[in-house]
Amino acid sequence: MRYVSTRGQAAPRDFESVLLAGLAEDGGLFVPETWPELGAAEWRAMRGLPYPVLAARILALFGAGAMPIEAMCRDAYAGFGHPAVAPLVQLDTRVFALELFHGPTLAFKDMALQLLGRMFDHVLAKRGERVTIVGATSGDTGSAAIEACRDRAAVDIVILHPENRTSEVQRRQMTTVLSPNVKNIAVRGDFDACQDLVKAMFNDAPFRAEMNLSAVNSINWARIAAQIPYYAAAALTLGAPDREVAVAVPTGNFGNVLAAWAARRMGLPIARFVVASNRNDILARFLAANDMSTRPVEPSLSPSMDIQVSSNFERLLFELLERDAEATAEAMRRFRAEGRMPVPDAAWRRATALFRGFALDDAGTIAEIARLHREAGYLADPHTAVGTAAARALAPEDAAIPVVVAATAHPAKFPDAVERATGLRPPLPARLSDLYEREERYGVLPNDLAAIEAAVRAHAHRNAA
Ligand SMILES: Cc1ncc(COP(=O)(O)O)c(C=O)c1O
Ligand SMILES: N[C@@H](CCOP(=O)(O)O)C(=O)O
Repeated sequence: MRYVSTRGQAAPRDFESVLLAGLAEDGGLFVPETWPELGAAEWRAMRGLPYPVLAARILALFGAGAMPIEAMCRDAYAGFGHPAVAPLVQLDTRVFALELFHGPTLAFKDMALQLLGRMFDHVLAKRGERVTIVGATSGDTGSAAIEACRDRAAVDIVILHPENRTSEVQRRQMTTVLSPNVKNIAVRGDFDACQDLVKAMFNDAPFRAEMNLSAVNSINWARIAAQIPYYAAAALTLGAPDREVAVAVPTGNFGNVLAAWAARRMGLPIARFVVASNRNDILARFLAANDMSTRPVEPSLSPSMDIQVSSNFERLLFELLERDAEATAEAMRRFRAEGRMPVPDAAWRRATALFRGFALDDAGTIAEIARLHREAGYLADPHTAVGTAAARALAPEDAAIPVVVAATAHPAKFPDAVERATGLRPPLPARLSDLYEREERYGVLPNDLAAIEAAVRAHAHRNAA
């Protein structure tokens, strides 16, 4: 399996090189040169497999089979707090929560990052290399990446988070990890600024080479690949490939919903993708009226989705433009320059044939958390609640099609919102019960590339010494 860049100017790579490269050298994102597809009989044969085995089989189709992938998957998911790893919980007659938050940091990011940490170790040891990982987080990727990479011999990791724009639990989960290879920086800006800084570091070729940069955000294809298996597991459990399903995904950087789309591309009958946003509704506006134009990022009760520039949309755009890399690069160039992406009508119609957009404000989010608790006895975090509200609003007309909602975070990560809605304050698991007493360590820097690069360099040099 080889990977090509959405902007067409980077040399094709294999899975392991893509894992280490993160972003392509032309600024594009790596995608499979061809999509692996399975027939109905092959999917049926995967029903009932333990999650790590299913994950390994799917990842092998994307080129991860050169690693001991099944052993890595077994190891990565062994510490999850639920024997099914990603259990399906029925909320009403047709809506199911796919709980992706049973990993160590209580959000769906663990599903991929617990595996990526092990992949980095394996590939770096084989090559005798060391990398500096730079990542941007609106709250959850940061802690999951830190947990996956802390104390790993060949990895230094620097995570940028937007100052004062994560929940306190999210911030503490990152900043209380005092391992020498971990550095946290609060950036005076929003998540889009953090993500821009990360991409700017990758696009600074001398710096990228000097630091041997690598990525843990979903710009890294390996992240997306490792998120496909849970959609396959859910669809198979609900009757695929002999029954259609739909998915509703709380969306920010578009990685999670893109992974669901990839599962369809591999042959699973996913009839509809509901893209659920908070008041940062650029994707909903795009899907409703082909209006992909940025507005200032506004803080919300679902801070991990406070994003306007959804990195992975570029991967979908590449497909919507029938893999025209030049057109993709030009659309991305104009989006960056003008804050508005010109998407040809035919491409937009291809998107709307499968995707529906939905946006919910904070009052609606609180009402949905309360409703879920009242009607289903279910405690949902604010991101998941945006997803369940979207599922109810935009489920396919055919009531026989079940809707899988990605339950992306544990309610205890957002106790204030959950308490406001239900009167209940979900406790953190025992292993995190002293989180508020632990020492925090992080720097605060302006939204300035030179300052961030200097901090990354100092961190990497200190650890290499
Ligand atoms: C809890 C939670 N829900 C939803 C999202 C949005 O997911 P994605 O960025 O893959 O669209 C995020 C952040 O990525 C998140 O942390
Ligand atoms: N919501 C994310 C933002 C980064 O998304 P990623 O999937 O590209 O890592 C977060 O919690 O950090």
